[in-house]
Amino acid sequence: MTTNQPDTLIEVSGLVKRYGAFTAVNGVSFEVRRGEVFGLLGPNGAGKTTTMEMMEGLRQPDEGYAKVAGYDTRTQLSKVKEVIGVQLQSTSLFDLLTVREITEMYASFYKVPTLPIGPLLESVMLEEKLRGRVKHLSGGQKQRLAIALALVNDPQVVFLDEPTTGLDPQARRMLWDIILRLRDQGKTIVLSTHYMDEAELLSDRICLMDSGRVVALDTPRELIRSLGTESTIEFRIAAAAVAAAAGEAPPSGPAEELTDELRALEGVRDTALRKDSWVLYSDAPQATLTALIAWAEHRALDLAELRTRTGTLEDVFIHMTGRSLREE
Ligand SMILES: Nc1ncnc2c1ncn2[C@@H]1O[C@H](COP(=O)(O)OP(=O)(O)OP(=O)(O)O)[C@@H](O)[C@H]1O
Repeated sequence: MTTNQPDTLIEVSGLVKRYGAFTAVNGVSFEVRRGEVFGLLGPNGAGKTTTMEMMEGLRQPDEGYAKVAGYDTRTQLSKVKEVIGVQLQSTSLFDLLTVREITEMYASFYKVPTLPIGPLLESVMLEEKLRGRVKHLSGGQKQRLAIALALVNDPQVVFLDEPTTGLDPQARRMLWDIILRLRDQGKTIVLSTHYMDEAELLSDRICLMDSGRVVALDTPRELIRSLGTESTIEFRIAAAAVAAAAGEAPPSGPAEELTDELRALEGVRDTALRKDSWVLYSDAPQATLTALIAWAEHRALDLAELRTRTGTLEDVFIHMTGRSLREE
């Protein structure tokens, strides 16, 4: 492994976590480079939080290990704690304390020198709330305070677990700005999210997780490029029309039959069916569109909501797992 390489700050190797008969994390390995935003992206229950907690030393792995700055989280936890900052869920903040009091309390936990409180709170745009009680903060302000508390020991690595879940768009954007600024300052950030827009915007590299495993890991651009297609074409066909088009007794069901035909159209590299929406991944969208329209006419099918767009991380996830990132 490459822990000795200066640009590898975190090494995760063969992590496994079981809860009884259920395996929540099932052999996860990756490296996080110094100074990058490393995104863990996957649907709820993919194992992102459990993986992060093992990286933070908060949960013992059943197999494998995680090392942060060379320190093993199983055996050198006090060293690990000096170099990491962990954003706590805002529900666990002390409501009755003021912003200044809670920040001072967190700073008092550390033996290492901590950051001055004024500039720290300024960096998360909370300087005006210094004397305000935590319980009076909005959801976004609480999340920003949680980030400030994670930064109090000036850590090398900051862990952010779904930092924008439940926030309104403006509060999310403010948090994104803070995260990008931290990266500009040279912090290494491990971020879990189930929002693909957030992962794509913030992450230098993304680890796509599903069912406790890593399904892909690369830069957002390379992940999308790995689809091998520039564009997707989406449309719907009425279910009744699909059944009729497939005839009385289709050999393998109407959807399968149409899939074979759509896959044979010019430029199509792959197809997917999400609920009742068809997705064609195409190298040559213009040729595919022409062929698709001719095919629909020949089949006497109406294509509804026909549109084209460029590939997204959602497409990558569907391509790798056959399932959607979003909850149905
Ligand atoms: N203490 C526990 N006991 C039993 N099962 C658990 C425990 N903690 C987590 N799990 C299960 O392990 C799986 C992975 O959970 P985890 O929280 O790591 O996923 P996640 O990707 O972070 O999802 P979420 O976005 O919901 O937090 C889930 O199915 C969850 O129900």
